[in-house]
Amino acid sequence: MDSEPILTGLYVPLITPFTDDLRLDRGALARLADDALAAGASGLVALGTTAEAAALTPEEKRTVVGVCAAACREHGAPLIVGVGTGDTASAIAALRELAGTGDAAAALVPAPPYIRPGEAATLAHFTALAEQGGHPLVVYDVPYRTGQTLGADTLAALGRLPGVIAVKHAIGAIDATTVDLLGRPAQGFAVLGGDDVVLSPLLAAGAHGAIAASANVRTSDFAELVALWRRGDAGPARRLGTELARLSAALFAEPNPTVIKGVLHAQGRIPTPAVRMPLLPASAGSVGRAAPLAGTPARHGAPAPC
Ligand SMILES: O=C(O)C1=N[C@H](C(=O)O)C[C@H](O)C1
Repeated sequence: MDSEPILTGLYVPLITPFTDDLRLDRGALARLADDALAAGASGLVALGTTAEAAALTPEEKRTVVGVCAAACREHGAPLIVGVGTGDTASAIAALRELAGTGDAAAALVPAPPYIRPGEAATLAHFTALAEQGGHPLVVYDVPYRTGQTLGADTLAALGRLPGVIAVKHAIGAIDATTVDLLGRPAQGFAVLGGDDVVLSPLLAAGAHGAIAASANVRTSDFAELVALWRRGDAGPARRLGTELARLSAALFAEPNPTVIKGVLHAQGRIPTPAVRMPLLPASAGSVGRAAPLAGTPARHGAPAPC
């Protein structure tokens, strides 16, 4: 009998809110974490690309994980933590450190960015992480960020590794690899959509859930989209999916998470739209086009200052 994957549903990779002088705003982060889980997210992702993890200090990263872990404990929800390093030994060390905290249900790990080690070496890398990291893994397959493409056979082999519980599928499209991946699911292994604009068709094709930055806004609608496709309610799922794809396209009009932060700020949910360099804040035009599609946040009722 097939075992149900551990990670299903919607996981929200939270943005990292900053103050006017670009310090981490812990209180705003705690509110976002609570809001997302209260709105129906299955769990959270800390330190994703959406969190500007590369621009956070080690101490800030620990704070972000601590805040998200506290919210997840409160709601009985799983936390996934991004672990991105360029080499295998550092990744194993980071995974062991994370395992020691007991904070996360899984670590989200991309292929070593920029190195392009090849598919066999990438499989060897994840095999070493699974065997020596002491922590459940979600493989983050995002070739347009890492430079490393993974074919269907490599993905299937990754899915069979003990300790690899999911892949975040973010290859920029739905293609033959996607069809193959979803056509031969390993037991207990989840395929989570990671390209927001094509999330709905990926769920229609059988994905188990999503890690979607767009769900920082309209979280309950994204959770509903996943639920509709999971129970095969195709008509309403298609309509909602089309609407949310327009939102995602607007939110990704400029580098993630700049527009999302602009919208959250316009909604009064974070104190500033500030991002850290090398990102620059999104233009008023992009924020202005995305904001109406993002609606009004349930918790705050109407846009208001934080
Ligand atoms: O941080 C994440 O996790 C995500 N990042 C992607 C990106 O920035 O490219 C988008 C995806 O929705 C989730």
